[in-house]
Amino acid sequence: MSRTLFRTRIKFCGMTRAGDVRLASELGADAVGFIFADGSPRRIHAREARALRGALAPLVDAVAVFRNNAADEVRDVVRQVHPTLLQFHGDEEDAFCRGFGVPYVKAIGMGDPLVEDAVALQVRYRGAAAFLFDSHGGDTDGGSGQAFDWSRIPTGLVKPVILAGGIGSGNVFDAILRTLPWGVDVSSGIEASPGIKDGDRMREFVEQVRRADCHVEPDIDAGSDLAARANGISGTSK
Ligand SMILES: O=C(O)c1ccccc1N[C@@H]1O[C@H](COP(=O)(O)O)[C@@H](O)[C@H]1O
Repeated sequence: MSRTLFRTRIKFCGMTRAGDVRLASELGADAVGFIFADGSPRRIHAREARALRGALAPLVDAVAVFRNNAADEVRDVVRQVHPTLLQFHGDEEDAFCRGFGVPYVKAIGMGDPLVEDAVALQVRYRGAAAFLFDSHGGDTDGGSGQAFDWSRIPTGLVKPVILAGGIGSGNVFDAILRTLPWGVDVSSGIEASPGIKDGDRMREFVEQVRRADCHVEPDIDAGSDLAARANGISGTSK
C-alpha cells in the first residue's frame, strides 16, 4: 500500500500533571487529552483541566474525553476548559455529540464483536470530525492498554481515522505502516502509572512515529533490477 500522508498526528491522552502537558507540547504532540469519564484512574475535574490547559503550548489541541457523561457536565467542561475537540467513548449518538458547538471524535469500541461498516458509521455519526478505534467494548474499558486486531478497522472511511488501544513505542511503527491512520492516540503506553506520564516513553513514542513517517517500503522490482545489473544481466526497464 502506498503512503500519501505526510505526518501522523499524535495525541497523548490522560494528562493529570502540568509538567507532562508541557513536555508533550515540546516533544511535538499535536494534542493532549483530559479524561472526564467516570471510573477512569485518569479522571480529572473541569477546574483541574482548566489549569492544565494553561500549560499547553500554542498550536497544540486540548481534547476532552467523555464516556456517557451528562450533557450538563460536558457543557461545564466546554465552558471552563475550552477544548478544541470532544471525544466520546460511550454510547453517545450524533445529536448528543454535536450539541456542544465543538467538533467531535467518535470512539468506536473494537471489543465489540460486531462493528458497523464504514457506510453505517458515517451515516450514524454524520457530524463526527474523525473516528477513533480503541479496544473498549465487551469486558474492556477505554484506556486499558490493550490492543485489538487492526485488520478489523472498517475500510472505506472518508473521515480521518485515529488509532488507539495498547499502542506504545514497541508497536507504533508497525501500527502506522499497517493502518496508515491520520493519527495515533496513546495513554497507558507512555505512563509510569495511570495518569503519571513517563518522559522517556513519551519521547521514544514520538521518535517511532517519526521513523514510521519517514519509512519508505523497498521497491521489490527495483531491488531485483539492481541485483540483475550487479550480475551483469540487463534488468527490466519501466
Ligand atoms: O484513558 C482512560 O482512562 C480512558 C477512560 C475512558 C475512556 C477513554 C479513555 N482513554 C482513551 O483510551 C485510548 C487509549 O488507551 P490506551 O493507550 O490503550 O491506554 C485513548 O483513546 C484514550 O483517549
